[in-house]
Amino acid sequence: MHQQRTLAVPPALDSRDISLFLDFDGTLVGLAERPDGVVVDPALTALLRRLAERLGGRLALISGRSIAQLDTLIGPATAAIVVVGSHGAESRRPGVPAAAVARPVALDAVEAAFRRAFVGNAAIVVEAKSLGVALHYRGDPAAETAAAALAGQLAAVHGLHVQKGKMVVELRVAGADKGSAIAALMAGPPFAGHRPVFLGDDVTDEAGFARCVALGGGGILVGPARPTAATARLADVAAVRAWLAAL
Ligand SMILES: O=P(O)(O)OC[C@H]1O[C@H](O[C@H]2O[C@H](CO)[C@@H](O)[C@H](O)[C@H]2O)[C@H](O)[C@@H](O)[C@@H]1O
Repeated sequence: MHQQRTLAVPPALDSRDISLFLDFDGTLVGLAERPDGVVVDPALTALLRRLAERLGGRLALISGRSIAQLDTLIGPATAAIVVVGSHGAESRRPGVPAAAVARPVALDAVEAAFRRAFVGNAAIVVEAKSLGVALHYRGDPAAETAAAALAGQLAAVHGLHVQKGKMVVELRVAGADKGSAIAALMAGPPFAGHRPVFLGDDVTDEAGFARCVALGGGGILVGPARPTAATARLADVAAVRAWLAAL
């Protein structure tokens, strides 16, 4: 269990010293009412391109989204960046196609069960992804208990992992998380030999913070203070953008 500590704003870091790992929703872009409501502005794509160059390729997006979703939302800028999707279960390096990961057929049954359970409730969003299905209740917070119970039942039946997040519960393939994805990248070039730093806002990011700390680096929590394995904190997406621009 993490403790709640007072975390300072991180100092400006020297880009030559670090390998940088960035969460997407809530870190690089603000949260929207619905998953497809997120907007990536040209300033962000320009920032990502600059960072990839300045860091000599030691930049990775580490997201709960699928790689396909990130490509659609961010556009061609993802081609120059390592992209890890599906909470660590899929990964792609620049110029190399992502290794194929089998999509459990059970995810189709999960998607159907989610839709059936909330049919007629337009405030609930079912998001089908490459290696998971998310049930979003941001539009109807009262549905949280029912959503969590259903996800728990389906996870037990199908052997899937329950991933909680901000106003969302998701069933996804087990066996990887953001921490294991960062560790795998840190084991080889160009990331190895530099301090890993991970920025993220959600509970799925805690595994990434913990792994970066274990590897001699740090985690930067984005948003309000809470119990966390992170070692520093930035208030919001605007503060993240300013901190990244100063690297
Ligand atoms: O790891 P991340 O890159 O932060 O992705 C985590 C989840 O982000 C998305 O959901 C969240 O953002 C939505 C859009 O702002 C918001 O409506 C929702 O309430 C948030 O939970 C995405 O839709 C999920 O698939 C990701 O797992």
